[in-house]
Amino acid sequence: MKNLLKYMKGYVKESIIAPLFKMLEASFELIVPVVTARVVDVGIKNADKSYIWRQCIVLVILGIIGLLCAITAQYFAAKAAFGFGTNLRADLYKHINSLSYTELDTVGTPTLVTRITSDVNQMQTGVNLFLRLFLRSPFIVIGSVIMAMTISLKLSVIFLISVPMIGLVIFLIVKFTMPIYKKVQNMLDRVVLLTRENYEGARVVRAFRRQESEKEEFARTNDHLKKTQFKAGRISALMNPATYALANLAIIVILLAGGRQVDTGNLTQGEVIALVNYMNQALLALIVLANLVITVSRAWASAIRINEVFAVEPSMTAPEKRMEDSKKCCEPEDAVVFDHVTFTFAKAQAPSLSDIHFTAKKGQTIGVIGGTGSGKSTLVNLIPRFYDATKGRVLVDGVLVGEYPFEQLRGKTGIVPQRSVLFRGTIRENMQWGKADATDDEIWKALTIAQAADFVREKGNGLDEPVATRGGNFSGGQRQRLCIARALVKDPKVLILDDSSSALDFATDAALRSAIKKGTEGMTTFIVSQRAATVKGSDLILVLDDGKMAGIGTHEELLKDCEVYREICESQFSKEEVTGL
Ligand SMILES: Nc1ncnc2c1ncn2[C@@H]1O[C@H](COP(=O)(O)OP(=O)(O)OP(=O)(O)O)[C@@H](O)[C@H]1O
Repeated sequence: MKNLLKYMKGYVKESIIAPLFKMLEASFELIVPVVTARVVDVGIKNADKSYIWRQCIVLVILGIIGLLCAITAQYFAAKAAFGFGTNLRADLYKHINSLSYTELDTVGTPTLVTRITSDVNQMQTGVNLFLRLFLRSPFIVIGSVIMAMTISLKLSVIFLISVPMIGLVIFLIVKFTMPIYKKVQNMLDRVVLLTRENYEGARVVRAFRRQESEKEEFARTNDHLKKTQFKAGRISALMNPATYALANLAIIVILLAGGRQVDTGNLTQGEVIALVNYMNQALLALIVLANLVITVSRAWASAIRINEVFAVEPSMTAPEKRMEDSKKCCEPEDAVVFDHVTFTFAKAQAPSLSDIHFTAKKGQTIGVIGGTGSGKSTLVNLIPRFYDATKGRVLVDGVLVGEYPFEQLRGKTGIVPQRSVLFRGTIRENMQWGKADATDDEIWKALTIAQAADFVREKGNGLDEPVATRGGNFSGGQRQRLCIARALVKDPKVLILDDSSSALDFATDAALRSAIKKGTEGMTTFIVSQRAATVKGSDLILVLDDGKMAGIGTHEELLKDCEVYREICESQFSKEEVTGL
């Protein structure tokens, strides 16, 4: 298990000062009943007003010093806990970012979100409370018993019996509630998953009039969460009545036995009051200790969940050092080579790609066509190394993709994914994702090639036009074109358009392809599409069928030799069009 304590590094001083000051505060608290006893036994008994005033001032001073100690402890504990939380969150974020798609697919994004937010917060709260209370509470409990012993050894027996009994009740309650709290944390994962799916797919949910059923499903899950929390709450709710009943019983015994001792002159009235106060202090400290145990146990459960994420090793590593051009092993004209590549998703029964073999030359346009689920996206995802081939080799610019540092490889490749993703900000900010120092001229050039310049101009603010979250203020086709422009801004050697013109009309799609061909000299372009019209002008067309290469060649060659391709064309064009194409 990864040692999460290392995230306390840099906060050692705070982690020592906080509990020490809490101990100081506790020490002052333990003196209070003794002073109160003196007020009763000396001040009130002798009707000595000035003595009472002096003792009251002592009580106020004790209170102020205690308060200052508590504030100091609180400050340092919070500083250490927040520092710990920040370090842990940053490292977890970095680790999650180092994971490949394979691990992300397996672990699942919603649970990662809960772990980096709720679980880290839980741990932060645990550390905060632990630093403040792990010494203070036991110190007060033991201190109260010892102080009771110094007052009356006989009556301290009541403490020695009742305090462990209260402790036992608290222990049992914690024991039964802890597993339920662990369940609650897992249920929170499910609530996050549902919320996320619903909000991300809000339009689809509404379009399919699924609001009611989605609401019901959410309400069911939420209700389940509530019931589980109630269950834990009901058991926890026993804590105060049960412990207070025991403590009050002990106080009654103290008063009865103490009263007799006062009668016989073995105890003073003030000392009996002090004993009652110590019993209350011990009870409160035990309850606080129980809360500490609950919080720390929950933090522990969160630590286990966080460690599970840290335990997921990235299956892909990449060298740090940039790959020199001299190391290239293929023909200088080879832009992308797939050398008998097979790929199987983690936990999948069958490969999604089998024995894919082709070479894309520099400057060529490669069309990738095939039915839905035939492996088109999977194929192009291997080029920027989102996944690693299970068998065979993928080379970009003459070098195995695994030999590039990720940054260098992804600098060479520009991918426009099937789902257009834009980020909140301005158009310029979105365009500069690919190249941080891209000038306005470079951005406009990319927008022009992507057939996006006109509508950006029409928006009024030009490149400063705001982009809403996920690009919600643009149409589907506009979003696609902005995403294409963003990929073009970084001037990649290999441009991958993964079905990214599906929302465009045929004329815009054709204009886009022609502009890319003219405006990106030397760039190798992969065009993934289910439309034959989109890929037919490509220099080379790969036809995929159920993960296998059903054909490769130009449109004319494939029409002649590849049945799958011919079927696709026939299903999309009229017979005359196919023969005349
Ligand atoms: N993350 C994943 N885990 C497991 N299997 C997957 C994953 N992504 C895709 N697949 C499977 O791999 C196969 C190829 O999927 P891929 O997305 O490459 O198809 P595609 O040709 O791009 O389809 P479409 O045109 O519908 O986008 C499919 O059978 C799909 O179910």
